[in-house]
Amino acid sequence: MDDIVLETRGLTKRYGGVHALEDANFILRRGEHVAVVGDNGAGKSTFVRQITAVEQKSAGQVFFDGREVNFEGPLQAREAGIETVFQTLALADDLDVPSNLFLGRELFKFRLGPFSILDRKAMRERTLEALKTTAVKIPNVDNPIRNMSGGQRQCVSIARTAAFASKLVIMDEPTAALGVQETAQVENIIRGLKEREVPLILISHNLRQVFDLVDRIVVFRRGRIVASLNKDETDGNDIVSYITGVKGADAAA
Ligand SMILES: Nc1ncnc2c1ncn2[C@@H]1O[C@H](COP(=O)(O)OP(=O)(O)OP(=O)(O)O)[C@@H](O)[C@H]1O
Repeated sequence: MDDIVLETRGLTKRYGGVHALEDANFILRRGEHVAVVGDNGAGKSTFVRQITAVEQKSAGQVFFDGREVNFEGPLQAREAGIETVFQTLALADDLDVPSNLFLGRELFKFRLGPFSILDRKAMRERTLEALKTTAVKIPNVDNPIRNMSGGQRQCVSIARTAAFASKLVIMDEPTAALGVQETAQVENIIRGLKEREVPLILISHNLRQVFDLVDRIVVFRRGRIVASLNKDETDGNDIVSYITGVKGADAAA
């Protein structure tokens, strides 16, 4: 039990009559990188949203860092040490990169009741450090996020996640909208997390990426976990069979 970072027991989410997630039993161990795969609508994002309390689960239990948790919302999950990158980017358009990195956890020079002075210099320095360790290249961090490409925005979002990662990182399709170079950057950030032994749940449709990056692959089909396989004991055809429910399905199909 000691090396378990996250466990879900019987995690279930229903939207009216839609059984989006049924009885998910899942374990993530320290330092482990796990991919969550499955067809569109299989329940992957729903699973993550229940863990991070973006929504409230219909049934089941979540254990994190050695205790049962019932987060009231995503902020509580983040405070507990779960950092998440979602498909829809949560960045403030009018702010520059440091302000976005430190959004909600600003550094202050001085703070007394309603009076406070932000420590912009320290935030800028820490941002440059974070971007350096995560190998993300942003031409000018002082520009508002609004002027950046989708890929650069995604990299800022991921750098933020990686820079503050403490206990668990969750990425939902982090490279879905990225070009080749930006995808490679994000994959390097993920490798960096592995070296630092930060556990990861990676939702991805890209099986090449999954086999490159993770230790274990968990397959969802129609709201249920149908397989949990060590990467070295499976292959693309096997995973596609679990995803589709068709035995002998071809990975190239
Ligand atoms: N807010 C909601 N209200 C009603 N149904 C929903 C809601 N969110 C998700 N669903 C349904 O729950 C099921 C699982 O959706 P979910 O988004 O978790 O799938 P997914 O595996 O993440 O898919 P994708 O790969 O397309 O992102 C789908 O049938 C979806 O239509």
